[in-house]
Amino acid sequence: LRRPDDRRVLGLLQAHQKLTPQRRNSRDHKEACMPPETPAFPAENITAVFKGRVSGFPGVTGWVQFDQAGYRENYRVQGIEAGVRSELQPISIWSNGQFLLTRNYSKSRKGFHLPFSNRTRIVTSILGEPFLMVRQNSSLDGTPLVGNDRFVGFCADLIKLLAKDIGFDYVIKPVADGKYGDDSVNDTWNGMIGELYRLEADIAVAPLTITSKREKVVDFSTPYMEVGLSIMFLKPTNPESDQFGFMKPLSKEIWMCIAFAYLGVSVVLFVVSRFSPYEWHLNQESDKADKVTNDFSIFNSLWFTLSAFMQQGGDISPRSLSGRIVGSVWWFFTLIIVSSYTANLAAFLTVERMSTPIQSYEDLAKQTKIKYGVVNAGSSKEFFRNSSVQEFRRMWQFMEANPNVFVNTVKEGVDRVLNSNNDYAFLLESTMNEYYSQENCRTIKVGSNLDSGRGYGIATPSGSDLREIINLKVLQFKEKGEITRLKSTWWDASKCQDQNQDSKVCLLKNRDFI
Ligand SMILES: N[C@@H](CCC(=O)O)C(=O)O
Repeated sequence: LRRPDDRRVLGLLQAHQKLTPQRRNSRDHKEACMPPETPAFPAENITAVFKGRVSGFPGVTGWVQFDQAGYRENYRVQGIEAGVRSELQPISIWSNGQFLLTRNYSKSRKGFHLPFSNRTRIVTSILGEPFLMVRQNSSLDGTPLVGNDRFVGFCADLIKLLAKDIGFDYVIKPVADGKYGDDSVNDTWNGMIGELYRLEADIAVAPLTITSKREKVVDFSTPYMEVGLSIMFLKPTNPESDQFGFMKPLSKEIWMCIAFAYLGVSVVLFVVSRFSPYEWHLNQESDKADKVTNDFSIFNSLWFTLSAFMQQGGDISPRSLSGRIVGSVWWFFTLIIVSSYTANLAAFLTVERMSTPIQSYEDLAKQTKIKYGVVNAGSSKEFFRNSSVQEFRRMWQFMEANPNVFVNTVKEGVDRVLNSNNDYAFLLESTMNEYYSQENCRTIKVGSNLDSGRGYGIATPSGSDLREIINLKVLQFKEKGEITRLKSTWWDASKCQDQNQDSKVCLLKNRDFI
């Protein structure tokens, strides 16, 4: 650690300039706000007290002292002397023994936020339907739109509500690099999280998933929307009607086996009847009287087995015990086959038969023919990267081995599914999956969600004066049903209804029956 070049410390110091002198100098305030775990610190120069997040040392607390020139002078984190700076979070900053400010902190958090400032806030967000979209001209009279009016969507409405309720001005600035935010490259945060971390934005209102890693560098409100990771795939189209449709209830192999069994049993019956003396009898017909005959010629044997298979019963039947044994085994066999065929046929006729080649993520994980991917720099990628579930690990290995499956934006992923030849599945959050399925009517959400408990939160830089109030407002909006109302204006489930009705996805599979 050479310099306090941690932008967050500088940012917090800048914010300190806006504090009132009384508050800044208040000794009482210092005592009241001192977090309980804060260790003793030298009361000279500028000192930042850190809540450490050091891998392998969770929750350590320590302090860093800087001299006037900004160089580190003294530094201690519970006996760990070096190499920990990057993961430390400032929790309070002191100057010459005076408390300056602190980030909101544990139990006494409510006492620690900065006084509310009425400057114009920079709201970062990400372009993507239906959360934030750009409109150049008014839909009413075609006049060119400027400023925040250019943005429409769920997030544009949500920030409008928040700003009106809390009382602050804002400008919406879509994130410069078009990313949600991760720190996979050089441990540097990009996307919206990066902008908040570098204090380039004051608040992120976007479909931003709350994750433990992000929570270490920014503050999140309680989730305003619950989501889960889901699979998007092309909707199966109506199968062409064909004249051999009646064969479909049983697979080709089964039909082949039946044909062979039919021929085999007929031959066996014929042979058995030849050998058994009981099958031979005196001919009844007058002109061939007293001639010993046998009804089970090869032709008659074939006829007998066929009529039994068709459930018709024939005009001849075996007399010998051996012939009857062969016959009854065949009857029992036909009973099973015909019952299965009838049941399957009924299912085929009542439900239009359409199914996707994959029904769940397990199906995806098992195969490699259908490729699948997630959006770059997002929480879904992080989810797979860190998962300890065997299937997800396998899926991650597959994706890592085929980097071309990753996409840069959700829209790009959706387009890839639409243009795929049933060979690409996109893993995205259920909110967006549902939205696009309703919009284009050509994709569907396959199976249930891969995880649960995910949520979108409104993020602010650590220690922001907006944190508490935004949290409170989000809770209020949820309680009052504002979020539900907003959601129903942007997600319109009725759009594809006509198509949905005649495309019920039947999860029955041929092999389930036989
Ligand atoms: N909501 C995600 C992005 C979308 C995704 O990863 O599927 C995030 O905050 O990173």
